[in-house]
Amino acid sequence: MTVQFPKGFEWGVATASYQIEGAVHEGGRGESIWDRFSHIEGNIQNGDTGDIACDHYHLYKDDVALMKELGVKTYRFSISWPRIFPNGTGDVNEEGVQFYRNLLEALHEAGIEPAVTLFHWDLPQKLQDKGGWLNRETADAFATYAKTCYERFGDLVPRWITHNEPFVHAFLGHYFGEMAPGMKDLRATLQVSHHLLLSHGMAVKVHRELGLQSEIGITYSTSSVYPANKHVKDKEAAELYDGMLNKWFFDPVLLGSYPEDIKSRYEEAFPLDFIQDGDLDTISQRIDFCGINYYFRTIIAYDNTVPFWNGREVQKEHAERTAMGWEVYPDGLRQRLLECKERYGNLPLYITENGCAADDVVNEGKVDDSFRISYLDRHFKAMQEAIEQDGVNLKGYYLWSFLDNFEWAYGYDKRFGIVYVDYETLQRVKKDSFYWYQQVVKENGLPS
Ligand SMILES: OC[C@@H]1[C@@H](O)[C@H](O)[C@@H](O)c2nc(CNc3ccccc3)cn21
Repeated sequence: MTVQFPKGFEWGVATASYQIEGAVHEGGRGESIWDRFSHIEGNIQNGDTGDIACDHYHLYKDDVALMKELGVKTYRFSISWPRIFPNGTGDVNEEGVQFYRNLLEALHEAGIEPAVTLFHWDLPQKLQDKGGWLNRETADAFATYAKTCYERFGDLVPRWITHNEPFVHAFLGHYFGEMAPGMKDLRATLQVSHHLLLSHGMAVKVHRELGLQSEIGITYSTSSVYPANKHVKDKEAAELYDGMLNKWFFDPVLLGSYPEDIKSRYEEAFPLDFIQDGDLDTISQRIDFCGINYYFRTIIAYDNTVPFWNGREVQKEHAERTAMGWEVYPDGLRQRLLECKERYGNLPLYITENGCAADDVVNEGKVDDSFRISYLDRHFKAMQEAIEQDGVNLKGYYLWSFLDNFEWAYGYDKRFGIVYVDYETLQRVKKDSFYWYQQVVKENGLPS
């Protein structure tokens, strides 16, 4: 008995501009905060940068041909804001527009439907120089950038995603400091997260005003959060951590308010005076779907040395882990999908990222990545249970990632692709998981 998905379930693959394009000084592109951050010594493993990456900017036609061979219905990628507006605002860079029109036309020719992410962290440096997302005017600039993209590409884009993972950009970029722009300030982080959500709402509003037929949503990093054990303190800490990680970003968009438990703790330390009247109405504009990026679960133990959410992540001993050290926990995906349905209603969901890093090697032109196949197989079974047994309105899946690519602070050591990239030659090598996923797409299900 195979594991079958509903008719019309959309199978896809995903990438992001800074992670695959390269050509950072070509085609009129302006500097992004990731160009600046990756060139600061010590920020990226091995001193890697996205200067060349997979050179997708020059090799996109070959990559689209590989996607066509794979047989996917849809492809999620992001537009590099500084390719469209080199200075963040002002004059449009026509070469940048042309690159994405060429890519979109190649996808159309190949019968692959694009899902375009407007912001996957590569903010124009010129905007960062004016405060970046700390500056409320960046939200206005984002709305103008979004409107320009709708106008220039809307005829070829059926699905828009405003932001990729506001939690990660806000917290890892402005509190933990391990991502661009490398700040370490919680109040700034909350201001950034608010302006990211505000810009999302502004971009949705413009999309509706243009009367576009396409659909629009947002993509969240998310994890199912579990208490380390049954003590009430651990349960409370897990609740607060879930508030910090999930509810703080999902609730404003889907419920029109911030979660009170964590909000009141933040307000004990500083006023959230960057939240202005009407902002939550803008943020909670109706959206057509919600994107879920799931990779692992999170286990939280009470720790009162951690401010605000009083909890720290703990690792399950002897757990199976990916090359990122992330626990393989497919049930957490089913759990998180059910939580979303129960808290937010049954709006359409897409898994906009899921996959794993593995220590892939090429051997006689092949890559045996059976670990990745096993990871994906188990997560697909969890998805199918969520649909068939929990009634979750899951419409599709984007595998992270199509290509091995620049894995942010980890550089090129961490390989997530179903296509191997030799960074010396830029040659692409289809991994075993490519052929396995090709069969899943063809059969719309798994051999049991
Ligand atoms: O690390 C793999 C990918 C990365 O390459 C993508 O650009 C990014 O969208 C991405 N997000 C996650 C998940 N991050 C996450 C962080 C904290 C809690 C839950 C998820 C993994 N990935």
